[in-house]
Amino acid sequence: MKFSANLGFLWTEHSLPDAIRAAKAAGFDAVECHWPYAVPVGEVAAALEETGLKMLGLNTRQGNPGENGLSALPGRSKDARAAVDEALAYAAALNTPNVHVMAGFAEGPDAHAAFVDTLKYASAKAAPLGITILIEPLNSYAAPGYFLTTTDQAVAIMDEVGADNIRLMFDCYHVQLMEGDICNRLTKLMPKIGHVQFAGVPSRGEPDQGELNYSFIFDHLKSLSYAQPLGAEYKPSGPTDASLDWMASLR
Ligand SMILES: O=C(O)[C@@H](O)C(=O)CO
Ligand SMILES: [Mg+2]
Repeated sequence: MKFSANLGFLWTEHSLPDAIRAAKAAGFDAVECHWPYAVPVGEVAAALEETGLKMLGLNTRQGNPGENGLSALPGRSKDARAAVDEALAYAAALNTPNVHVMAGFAEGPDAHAAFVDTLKYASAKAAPLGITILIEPLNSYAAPGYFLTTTDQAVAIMDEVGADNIRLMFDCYHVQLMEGDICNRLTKLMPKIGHVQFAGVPSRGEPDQGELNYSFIFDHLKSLSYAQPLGAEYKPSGPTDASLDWMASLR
């Protein structure tokens, strides 16, 4: 398997460019991040160029303190679209293929309509750039009140948006906590999946800890011919460099 280091959680003591260098030194095949906007894009581009790693994805901005995305917030369309524009510009400058459009804390039909509207805007803007829009269900233990919580909900929304370049971010950690049945869901959803992430469940620690057997799951992904790097999005229990034993056994 190939692995992508999620620099939102790994090597957070480093600047983003130095975290990219640390991921290269540790043997990762790619990187991804959450919110890179405080870092000038040229510095990130230089570290990617130097290491030969690709930045696979980044997220739209969370919004004001306490917010976790803007796209499903009724009455915030202008802010949500600005966040999409910002993320697409940053991603385009890095040749990053995926932008995760974050829904935010909201519920009900107005939130659904707002999310679909923002996603139609995002997918139309992303298409000429060759960028895929990702949406990701988050579990309600980690993100209580987040609008998008299940893969069924995500599929219904993607169908309603109806764009070719919108896909599911299948984070095994979130899906296991909300829905389980990981391997059957991967099989069923594979044509709609844009990126896969993983972490130990329920702690979100190292992936060789907890209730999910990633050796089995990664073999299953191989049997589905899934060859893209998998996003290691876990919170190390100590220094990141000391948390990587799982890489050799799961590769
Ligand atoms: O799973 C997560 O939390 C992330 O993939 C993310 O994008 C930020 O919420
Ligand atoms: Mg995730």
